[in-house]
Amino acid sequence: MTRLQTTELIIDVPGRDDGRPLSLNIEPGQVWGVLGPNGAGKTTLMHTLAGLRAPRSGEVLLDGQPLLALKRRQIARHLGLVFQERQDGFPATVLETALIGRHPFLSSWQMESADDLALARRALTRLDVAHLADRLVSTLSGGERQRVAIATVLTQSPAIWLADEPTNHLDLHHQIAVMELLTEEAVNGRAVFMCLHDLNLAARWCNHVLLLYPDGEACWGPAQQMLVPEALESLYGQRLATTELDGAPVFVPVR
Ligand SMILES: Nc1ncnc2c1ncn2[C@@H]1O[C@H](COP(=O)(O)OP(=O)(O)OP(=O)(O)O)[C@@H](O)[C@H]1O
Repeated sequence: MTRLQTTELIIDVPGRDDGRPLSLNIEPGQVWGVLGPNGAGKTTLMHTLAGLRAPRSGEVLLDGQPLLALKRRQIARHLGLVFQERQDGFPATVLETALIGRHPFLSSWQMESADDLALARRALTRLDVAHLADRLVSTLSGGERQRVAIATVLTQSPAIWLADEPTNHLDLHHQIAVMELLTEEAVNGRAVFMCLHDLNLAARWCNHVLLLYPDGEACWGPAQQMLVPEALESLYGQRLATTELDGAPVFVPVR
């Protein structure tokens, strides 16, 4: 079982004081929602957890080993990242893009196997983009491109999902489908750590929450303890009305 931990982690947000050090344990079966206003440092945290950006201080540990001491390929065998923004550097089809998820498991110049191809096709079907397999990704709509990005990480099949606003660009049906998929991954023993701007998606699907404030202050814990109106109102500087539906809180902004 793969775990991601941070010990006294300070992410490096330019020009910001250190704030509260993050000591997180991201465990199999957990679905984390990271909430905070624009500029609070959510993407910076995701990139730091993925080892793409050095922390200001503290450490990220993958199964007890410092992330920065591991090779990219080793990291990519355990940890997948759905980026908030992506540039398609060279022309590739949807299927070729999904197959990139298998690269951490292939040696240089090794071709993808029939099993790899089956995994990619299954992931495209799961994300409802199988019919686009032969299309160039540069021709896709924003939501289709987002679903291909998630299908690529599903093809990678990581023990730890880092997802930066995975529901970006998605219509309501596909937002729910992606939240269901990520929950299913957690039920199957994976860990999910995602940034969200939608409080109600977090309230319904996340069992752990990290609140990140623009000054570096932070608090985290079980979702029921974190998703309380006073904390969220101060996080966003926005008054909220709260009700409950099917056992989960529902938050509505008040004008
Ligand atoms: N290379 C950089 N140089 C200067 N400032 C940067 C750089 N990268 C990020 N920042 C700043 O760091 C802060 C945190 O950015 P980050 O993208 O992590 O925020 P976020 O919480 O993901 O925001 P959003 O909700 O808008 O996606 C922002 O104020 C951003 O402008």
